[in-house]
Amino acid sequence: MKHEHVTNRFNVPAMRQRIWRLAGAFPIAHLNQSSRLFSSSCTSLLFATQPEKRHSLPPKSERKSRVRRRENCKRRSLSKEAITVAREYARLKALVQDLHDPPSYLDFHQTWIHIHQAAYYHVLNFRNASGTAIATTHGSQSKSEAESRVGRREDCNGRPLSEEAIVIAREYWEIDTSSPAPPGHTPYDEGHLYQAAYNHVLNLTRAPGTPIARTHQPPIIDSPISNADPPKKNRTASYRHSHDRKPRVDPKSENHAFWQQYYAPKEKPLKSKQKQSSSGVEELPPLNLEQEQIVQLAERGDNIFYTGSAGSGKSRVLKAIVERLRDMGKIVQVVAPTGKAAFNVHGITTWSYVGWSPGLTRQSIEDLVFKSKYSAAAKSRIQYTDVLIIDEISMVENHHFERLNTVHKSIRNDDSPFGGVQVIVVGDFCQLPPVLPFELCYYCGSKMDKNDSRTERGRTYTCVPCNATFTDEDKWAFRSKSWKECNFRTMHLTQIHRQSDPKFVDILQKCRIGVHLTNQDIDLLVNHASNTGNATKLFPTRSEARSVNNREFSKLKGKPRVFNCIDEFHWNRELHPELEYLGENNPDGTLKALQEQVLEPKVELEVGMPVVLFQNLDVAKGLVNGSQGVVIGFERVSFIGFKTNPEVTSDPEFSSALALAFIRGIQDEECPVVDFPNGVTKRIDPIIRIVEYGREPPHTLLARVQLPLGPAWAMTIHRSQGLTMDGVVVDLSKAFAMGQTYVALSRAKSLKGLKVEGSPERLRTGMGLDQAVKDFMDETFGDVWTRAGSVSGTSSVPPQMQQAVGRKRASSG
Ligand SMILES: Nc1ncnc2c1ncn2[C@@H]1O[C@H](COP(=O)(O)OP(=O)(O)OP(=O)(O)O)[C@@H](O)[C@H]1O
Repeated sequence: MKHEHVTNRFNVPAMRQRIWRLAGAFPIAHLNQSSRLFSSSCTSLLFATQPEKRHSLPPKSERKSRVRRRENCKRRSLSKEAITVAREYARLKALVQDLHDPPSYLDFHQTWIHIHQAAYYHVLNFRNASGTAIATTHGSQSKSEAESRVGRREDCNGRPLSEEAIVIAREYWEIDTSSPAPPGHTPYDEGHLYQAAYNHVLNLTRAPGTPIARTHQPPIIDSPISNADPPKKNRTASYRHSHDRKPRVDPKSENHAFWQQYYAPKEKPLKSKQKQSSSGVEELPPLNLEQEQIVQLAERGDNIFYTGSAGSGKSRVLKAIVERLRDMGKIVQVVAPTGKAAFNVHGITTWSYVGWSPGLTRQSIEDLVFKSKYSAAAKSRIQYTDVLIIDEISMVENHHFERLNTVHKSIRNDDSPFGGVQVIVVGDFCQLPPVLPFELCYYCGSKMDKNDSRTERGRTYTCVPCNATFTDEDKWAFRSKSWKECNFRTMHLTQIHRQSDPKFVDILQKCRIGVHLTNQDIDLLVNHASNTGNATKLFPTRSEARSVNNREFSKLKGKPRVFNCIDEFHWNRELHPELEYLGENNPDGTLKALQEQVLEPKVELEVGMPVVLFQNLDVAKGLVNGSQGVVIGFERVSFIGFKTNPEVTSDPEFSSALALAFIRGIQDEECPVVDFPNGVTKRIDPIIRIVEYGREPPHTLLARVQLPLGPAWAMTIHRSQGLTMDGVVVDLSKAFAMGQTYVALSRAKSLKGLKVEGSPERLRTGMGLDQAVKDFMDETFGDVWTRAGSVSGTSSVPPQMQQAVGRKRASSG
């Protein structure tokens, strides 16, 4: 059988049949490799499935000649790696052609992994390759980083990944390259990857890094395959979207079951907001009418603000919008102000999206825009985005919304709102407000003066250099100029899905719109039968959560390991003489200026202890600020290849030196290994939080190195926003922010899963609702928002309550 012969004839079905027959005739010992090789050959013919693309592939002689000339189609020189891959590919093909001389297994396996990796690196464009170099440093990128890129659907330059690239990346993960004998690997995965690598090597696709030329579909196999090893059974759950490729099979054919098995989803641990069908695929509930309307508006390309009570399905709608718009071929980016919120909707934080780290906002807007332009990933991400979805908009501060708008306009060179990107904002302004509003001035980046003597419009914030003053009421995104510019179409969801008990929903709605609870309401909340055995406790303040955690910790019997932080003051005395005060210490040696740091001065850990993460380690995998897990052991940290994840700083060596000093100082140089409920087990290494001071670089730096962990018997209400919890114990005695009562109570799915502790007085008065939010909601939705909150179509807001809202509004002027 000569390959050219078949290629010329292009009788692919006949060829396939022949290959499978031959595979079936082979001794079983050779079957695995042979069938894969056959399939590879078969797949290589599959550009016949897209005949129009056939012409873009140069003849074999031309391809060979390119390798000899060591240059690609653009006359750029091919890397050594590229040449090797091309030759290996050719060798594999030659082997396939000679059925009587099957390759030694080892040989084959080496080549196989090599090519796979090349394809994989191409897919994620690890080396910023513009067509020539293939990454030679295999393993230089962590899998989690790769997964996160695929999750974000972008390559290392922030350019969108093609569907094909995403599929290839996922196929690569499916293949267990560590196994010496890979029985059952899907032959088409391999053929597919080989070709991707090969095309890349010779730059046949002329792709500047992203799209891969062809979409090789698994073929319809119409000959018996009973002798062949079954392909790998499981696929990832996320694989099953309408736009994902599925085998084109005749359901009546006897191979139908075979392919079904091939594409059956893999069991995946449940995420907080997922439901799982018996097949293991994330099964989202169907949209109701009001939800569908929002999705349709999004399809029309409008800028949209949609909102609704907690549990009305805002996140559900968001996922539907993402899927529909991506199906339309649009590049959709989902962002949220916190890592936890971003994870819930498979997005990234607003900070990462534009290439900033939170510590770096001490810079003027011009400097920040420059930073985004300087970051190739952030720049092209912004350039390519068609639709930007911002979740948890209530926590996005006025100035941050402005910053996002400005950076889009500048990078896209387009003065229309967000540089012409379609903007969809989601969230509930009756829930949590922005944390620490107006910390830093939008214009110059300096720290703003906070005036605590409250005026009628709340606290004031002043930037002295810019002579700009803002009040508490201005903190919301809807008070920004950019909000007006966006000219949003607005929608309010009215039906609640998280809870089904109308009485409980009524109480929650009262909390939402700032109406005082009656004695009966409070009695029901405090004195109902509940089942909250091991439930997490939610507190308004960090100190309350900390004290419960300390108490529970003291009950443990084992010997804890202690991790003390390292604080460092790196003072640029010449440029910033006025900053000397930042070097003041506490009695325990920690820096006073880092008192509010989220990283604890001292972390004590024991095996079996529940812990919470304080840092977004890997949003795609769900290792985000607020993720909870259990310590299962301690593992030595190797200095070889040790990488920490410092915040971006002008002085990276400073960060690495500190991280290493920390590790050298801990017991046995071991860090904790944590098991997370989503199935991920990870050693948690120290991180570095750096704050830069002083306008001009080199900056004065304040840094803390510590494990991003703390005990998890209790958490703050802020951390719980967006979660649906089976059991929750709430103590609101010290509630300080509007929306805390509502957010805390509405995490529970039912009264049975809710226990209220502490003073019920706070429940009576609640925290009310910010007047600016009330006015905004009235202006935008009339009385719809006060009447919303029905369970299964029944209005759940009794008339007396609606009157109460009316009265309150009247009295507040
Ligand atoms: N149309 C629907 N039918 C049935 N269940 C639904 C529907 N829409 C959403 N849900 C379910 O209701 C629950 C709450 O949905 P979701 O998390 O999307 O609400 P949310 O408005 O984003 O809440 P929060 O404001 O607290 O973040 C989820 O379990 C979700 O699966």
